[in-house]
Amino acid sequence: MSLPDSVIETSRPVRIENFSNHYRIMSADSDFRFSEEFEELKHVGRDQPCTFADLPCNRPKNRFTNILPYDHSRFKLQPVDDEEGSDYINANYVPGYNSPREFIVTQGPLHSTRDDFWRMVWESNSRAIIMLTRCVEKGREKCDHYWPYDTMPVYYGDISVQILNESRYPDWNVCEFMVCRGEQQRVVRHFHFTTWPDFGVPNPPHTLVRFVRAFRERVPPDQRPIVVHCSAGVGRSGTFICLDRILQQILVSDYVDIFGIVFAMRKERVWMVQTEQQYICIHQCLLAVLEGKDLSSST
Ligand SMILES: CCc1ccc(NS(=O)(=O)O)cc1
Repeated sequence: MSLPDSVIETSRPVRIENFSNHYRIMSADSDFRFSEEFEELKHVGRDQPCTFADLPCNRPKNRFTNILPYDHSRFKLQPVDDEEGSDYINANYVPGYNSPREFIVTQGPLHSTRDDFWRMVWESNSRAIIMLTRCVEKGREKCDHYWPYDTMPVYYGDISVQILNESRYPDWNVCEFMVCRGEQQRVVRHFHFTTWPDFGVPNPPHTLVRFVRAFRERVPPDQRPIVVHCSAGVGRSGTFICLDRILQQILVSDYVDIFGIVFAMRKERVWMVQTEQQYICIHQCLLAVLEGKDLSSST
């Protein structure tokens, strides 16, 4: 039987100066205490309704039938005339270090929802997209290729996207898009991590630290919301956001609360940080940073 969120604790802060010892205790006996702690998060948020996601007109817009956005935190597109479901996209606002709605977390667009995805980017005034999956992994489609293959502009609904430039690195690519709607035009940056296996962790884990730093070198804390997606928009997306938060928090605080961050994210979107391995990876990334490994992005 799951306890209501009000009964279980919602945070477990750890003093940064004790973090190395904390990791040693949690990982002992084959990660026994990490397993216990991650299990405490299992039911967080799960009592919240997803009625709009479940409407017959919206069901085809969900990549996975069991990954649905909670009504209370879902991103609403501007409705189109009286078209039922035209405000729906599988996406939720998720808190970050800088704002309670710093991120919009979404599934990898389907071919049939990629126009909605660009509408969300435009209508939210987002200037950065974080992509944490490849389009195809092990022969399975994980995400539509929702941006142009070359420098010719492509229309997605009434929004045009054109690649301005692209920088390629061993584990990620950074693109700048010119995005236009009517007479307005904006530059949107696309940060694509290309070596993170689904349900797994980056290898080595601290590659993710370098990616977060490469992102933050180009996107300041006041530029929000930031669109983040993987394939389902829960495991890898939640892991990325949690690491982004703690890398900012440790600059100004004596404590870090990974449990509390994941708890708060799961109140807004299901399964954020999906696997125990991802939960442990966040701790390993922080350990690497605190041990002073040179983790600059160098990009
Ligand atoms: C079962 C649905 C599902 C598929 C893929 C993922 N992984 S991901 O959220 O990291 O893309 C999570 C859940």
